[in-house]
Amino acid sequence: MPGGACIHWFRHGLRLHDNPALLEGMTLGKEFYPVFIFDNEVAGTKTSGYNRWRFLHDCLVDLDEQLKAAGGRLFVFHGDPCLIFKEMFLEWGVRYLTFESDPEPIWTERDRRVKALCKEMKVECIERVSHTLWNPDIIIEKNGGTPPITYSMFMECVTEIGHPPRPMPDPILTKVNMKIPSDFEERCALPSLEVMGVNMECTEQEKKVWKGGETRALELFRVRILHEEEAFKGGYCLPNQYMPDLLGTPKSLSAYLRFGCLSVRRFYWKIHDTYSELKKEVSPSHLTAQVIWREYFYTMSVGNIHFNKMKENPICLNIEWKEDDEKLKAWTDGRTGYPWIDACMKQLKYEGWIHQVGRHATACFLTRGDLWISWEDGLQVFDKYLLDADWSICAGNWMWISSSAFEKFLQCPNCFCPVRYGRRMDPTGEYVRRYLPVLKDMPIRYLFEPWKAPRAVQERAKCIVGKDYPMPVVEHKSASAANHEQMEKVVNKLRDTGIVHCAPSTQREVREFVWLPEKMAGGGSCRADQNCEGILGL
Ligand SMILES: Cc1cc2nc3c(=O)[nH]c(=O)nc-3n(C[C@H](O)[C@H](O)[C@H](O)COP(=O)(O)OP(=O)(O)OC[C@H]3O[C@@H](n4cnc5c(N)ncnc54)[C@H](O)[C@@H]3O)c2cc1C
Repeated sequence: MPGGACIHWFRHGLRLHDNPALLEGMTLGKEFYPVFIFDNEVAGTKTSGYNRWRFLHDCLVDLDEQLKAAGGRLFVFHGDPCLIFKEMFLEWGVRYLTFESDPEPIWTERDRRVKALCKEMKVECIERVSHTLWNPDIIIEKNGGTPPITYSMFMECVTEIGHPPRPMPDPILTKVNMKIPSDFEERCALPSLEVMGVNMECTEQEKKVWKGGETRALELFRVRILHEEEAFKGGYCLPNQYMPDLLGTPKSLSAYLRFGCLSVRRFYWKIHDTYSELKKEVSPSHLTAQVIWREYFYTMSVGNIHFNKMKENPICLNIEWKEDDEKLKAWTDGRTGYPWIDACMKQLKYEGWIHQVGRHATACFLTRGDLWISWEDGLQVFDKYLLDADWSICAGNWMWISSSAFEKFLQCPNCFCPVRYGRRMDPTGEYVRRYLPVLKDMPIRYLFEPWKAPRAVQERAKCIVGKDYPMPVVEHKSASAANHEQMEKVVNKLRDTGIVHCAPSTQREVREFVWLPEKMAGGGSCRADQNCEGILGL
């Protein structure tokens, strides 16, 4: 084994499995030091609310426990990575620094500075791509030097590249020399959230629905694969999408993928292999269509530091959104008067997660659907509360939903009706009642539009609209009609200026992105080539 020590720097990629940079680092150097640095920004902590902080803290506890079981530990520092490394390179006699590549442009400057320091101090810097399926730079190269502006162009590039690499083997920790210097027994331990000054935003957050960390990720992953297998046996795929389960135990892995507690390559390959083993045939690519959207947004944001903004963002349309702090606050706090929207916003704040259909409904309502408020305002709220909030993925989805980018010639001017969409997704009303207990006795007939309930019904339900629960902030029909007109103007202006808009290629792609099942719960069917009149429309 070569001389000198190796530091592995965890940022995202908070896992031991399928972590190429970590694996390489463990075979280099005489001693191995796993390090995490709180620098006020790492892993999105700059904008994070309580739930995501707690999730990150779980991830670090889990890593620390796994390393301790093998005689090592996680060394946690606070401050500027360059200053910390400058000191630790000398103190620990470091010759190698390994880390997983962070694809988003907001991390480029931090990494550039650290790489320059390594060069200056003659430390070999080893960076490996594993947060994404493919190396975004290679996709961009394939596309002639710029990110593929449409999803179909993106698909062409990755099809040409071929399948992503298979996952790496698990590390054998007992073979790694993880020294704990005696003066570090007390130093660099992971502080509690309270010590770091991170506190709950509301008492409902006491109930912890999501536990972070690699161990939990792998447990849930096993459950998820069984779920996928059941779907394949039943003749369908993408079960989280086609059978939206708003109330069941968490089956989503997005927060684990976001922090890298679960390898995206393991996710991708396990789904394809499960299908091939079961069906004895080559698996179709759309089995993992959703993670490809993840790749797409990461790739689109490469080199675009303004990806999360409207102005100066070359791929985003400049739309004249309204400023309305009162309505924005009503939306944020789940007080719009539309129970389906409000229940979703409460779940977001309490638990840090909402299903894609809820994200879609709330994002559409805030922007082109009802309130005509900028997607940037919505993004800030999601970015604070979502466990899986990713700088590029969240912004990409917001631009898409608000028709600011990625949409086929803005040909989706119809919006989701907050009443009908709610009824379809929550036919028993259990979801709305769970997150809005004030409506627990409201009969199902009025649950999604309680202002229509006669006074006597409201009294029996102990919920007077306007007093115990708000009146709607806007009247959906007229608001969406006015917004429809506004959007027409945007389209016309676009035609005049001739801007080529980023666009998904087909209706099917649009529907897949929006996760509209073929057969909607509660009747009515949506075919790929149809507009989904059941819930769309004015
Ligand atoms: C306004 C809005 C904001 C969103 N912000 C985020 C975000 O910050 N981070 C995030 O991971 N997802 C985001 N999504 C996408 C999507 O809602 C979640 O990824 C999904 O709900 C996760 O559920 P799942 O793990 O069951 O997905 P699955 O069906 O299991 O999909 C597997 C994985 O693919 C990725 N994925 C799925 N859908 C999308 C999508 N539309 N775009 C990009 N990646 C996707 C996720 O990593 C997900 O875990 C957003 C959607 C909307 C409408």
